[in-house]
Amino acid sequence: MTDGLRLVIGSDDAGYEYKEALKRDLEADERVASVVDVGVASDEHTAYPHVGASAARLVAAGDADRALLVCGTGLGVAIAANKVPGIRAVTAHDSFSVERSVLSNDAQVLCFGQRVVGLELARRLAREWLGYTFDPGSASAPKVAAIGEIEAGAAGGGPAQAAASCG
Ligand SMILES: O=C[C@H](O)[C@H](O)COP(=O)(O)O
Repeated sequence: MTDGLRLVIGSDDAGYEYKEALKRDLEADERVASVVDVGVASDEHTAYPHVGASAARLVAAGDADRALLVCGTGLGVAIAANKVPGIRAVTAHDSFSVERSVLSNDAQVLCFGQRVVGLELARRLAREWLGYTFDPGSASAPKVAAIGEIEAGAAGGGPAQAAASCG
């Protein structure tokens, strides 16, 4: 990533305060090229599945590199984002999991729960998250590819053939 990360940020109303704080941090970070806010606005009450899917679609379409999502728990937005083909979304509230979400899982979407994690920890985790880049030559790459094969198999209605290639 030479030109900076193109990010999407979003939340439901239960994650709005953290979304706004994290957006300010991301916009001020020199590693970030752009931040697209898919909502909610302060007077908006869009439910988490719609926000999660909207953000994930931008990533899946190649219009953004990653998304950072917030809801009450970080669970609902992750579940919704993961329904978008090609998206690997995780909820993580600790440093090691955030690291591995990128380095092991090549997850493009990180989700926080405003009712779960303190704001300062969430801000720190977001800063750390920006510093990780998945290595497509790593031993983790075939496992991530297997996730895609499972998804493709499910979409085709047939059995996935991923197990044999997943060490
Ligand atoms: O996962 C869902 C989120 O935590 C959401 O913000 C709250 O959902 P609820 O109102 O259905 O509990």
